[in-house]
Amino acid sequence: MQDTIDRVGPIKPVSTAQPEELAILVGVQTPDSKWDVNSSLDELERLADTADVKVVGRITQRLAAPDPRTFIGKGKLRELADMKNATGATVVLFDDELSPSQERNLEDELKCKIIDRSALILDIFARRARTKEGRLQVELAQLEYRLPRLTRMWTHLSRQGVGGVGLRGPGETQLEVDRRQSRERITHIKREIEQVRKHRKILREHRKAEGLPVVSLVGYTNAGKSTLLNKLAGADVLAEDKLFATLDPTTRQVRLPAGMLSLWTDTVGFIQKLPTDLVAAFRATLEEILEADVLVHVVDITHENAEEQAATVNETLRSLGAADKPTVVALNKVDKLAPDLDSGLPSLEDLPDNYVLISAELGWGIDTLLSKVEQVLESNLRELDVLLPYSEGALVDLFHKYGQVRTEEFTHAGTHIRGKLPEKYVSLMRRYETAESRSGD
Ligand SMILES: Nc1nc2c(ncn2[C@@H]2O[C@H](COP(=O)(O)OP(=O)(O)OP(=O)(O)O)[C@@H](O)[C@H]2O)c(=O)[nH]1
Ligand SMILES: [Mg+2]
Repeated sequence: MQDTIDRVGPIKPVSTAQPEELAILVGVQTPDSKWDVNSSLDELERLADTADVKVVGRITQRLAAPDPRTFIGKGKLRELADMKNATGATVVLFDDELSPSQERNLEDELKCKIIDRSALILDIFARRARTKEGRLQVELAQLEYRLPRLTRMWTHLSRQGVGGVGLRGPGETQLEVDRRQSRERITHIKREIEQVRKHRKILREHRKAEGLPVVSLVGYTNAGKSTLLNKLAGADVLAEDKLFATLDPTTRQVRLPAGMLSLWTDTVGFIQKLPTDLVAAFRATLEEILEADVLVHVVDITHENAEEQAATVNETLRSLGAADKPTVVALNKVDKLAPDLDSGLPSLEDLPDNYVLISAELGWGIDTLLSKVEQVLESNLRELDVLLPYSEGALVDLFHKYGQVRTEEFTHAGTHIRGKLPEKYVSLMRRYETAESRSGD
């Protein structure tokens, strides 16, 4: 409309974008809360910022349990309504997942959009997903989240022309269709995702056949996983000071100090209060983690909630069934702790053996990290004693390439090798194991 306005001089530039959304944050501290309510709201504010929503106020309440009808108590609700009117807020962001009926009641009382943490995260995911797989996963999560809320949303909000945060993304058109169609779409997407999973599985098996060990970067969102991968492999992964910069997995080859080649995968970060079904929607992506030989858990050691964040990551890994993976913990961003040092790291005496201090940005501690990962990979080696027939020359090559050959004899029956081999090839060799080797199990 105003695109002929010259953007010079005193004329205020007119944005063609939607009017900025103004939000009030609401958090409740219960005896069960693992995080302090204000730290959690700080994080919610960062999420809002990532979704281009400006925060104009916050309200907190201590409760034994959330109010089943309106999540917060009556008095607080009145306070919230007053704040909304005073600030001109267009949306209220709740830090916890609301039930469909709580959401409806709050909408009726406050006459504005009510969005909870899950919906906000989904909104961010929707903007960030780039690959077909990512988009499918987000759409599925959105449909499943919206299904019980659907009728309300489109009669109430869409007819008023309300759009913007929480109502964006691949699932947007679905708001205008009925539940039955949504369910059909869910079935359809699930089938497509199943295809993607199969395809991924084939890729992984292919990678496995190539024999490179897989290292998976895991960690809280914004910990520095992508920065680390970029440093290691010159990968061109978007790293920025926003939450959930990465949604789609990227894999790069990295040579370890003693010469072993490895594949490093960077994937979606974790966050507290992420409902399990939302995590489940990313199962295809997260399966990468389950396939890894080693996890590198990146922690932003300078974050005031570093400990809580690390605990959240460990919990999420547990729920994915990946808690027992060998893990190296990389305490990142130490450059921020030592602004006067231009190289070298502050030493932390009592650090456990599988911990390492790094600065992904400046490249500090990277060699130590790589050595530790290599050590773990080597400790995955299995002692083996095999007699490989001459027709199985490829297996002999494989042993030489990925294992450590201690003795090799050429007998009339084939090549007799004693040495160590990464666990994952052992099955290929099984039928050629000598009695000696088997008795050693
Ligand atoms: N000072 C400092 N900043 C860092 C370091 N590593 C990462 N950062 C910054 O931290 C922010 C987040 O980094 P990313 O690499 O995007 O983090 P991520 O773990 O990939 O985050 P998600 O993709 O959102 O899960 C960026 O602004 C980086 O520049 C570091 O070693 N030192
Ligand atoms: Mg990232």
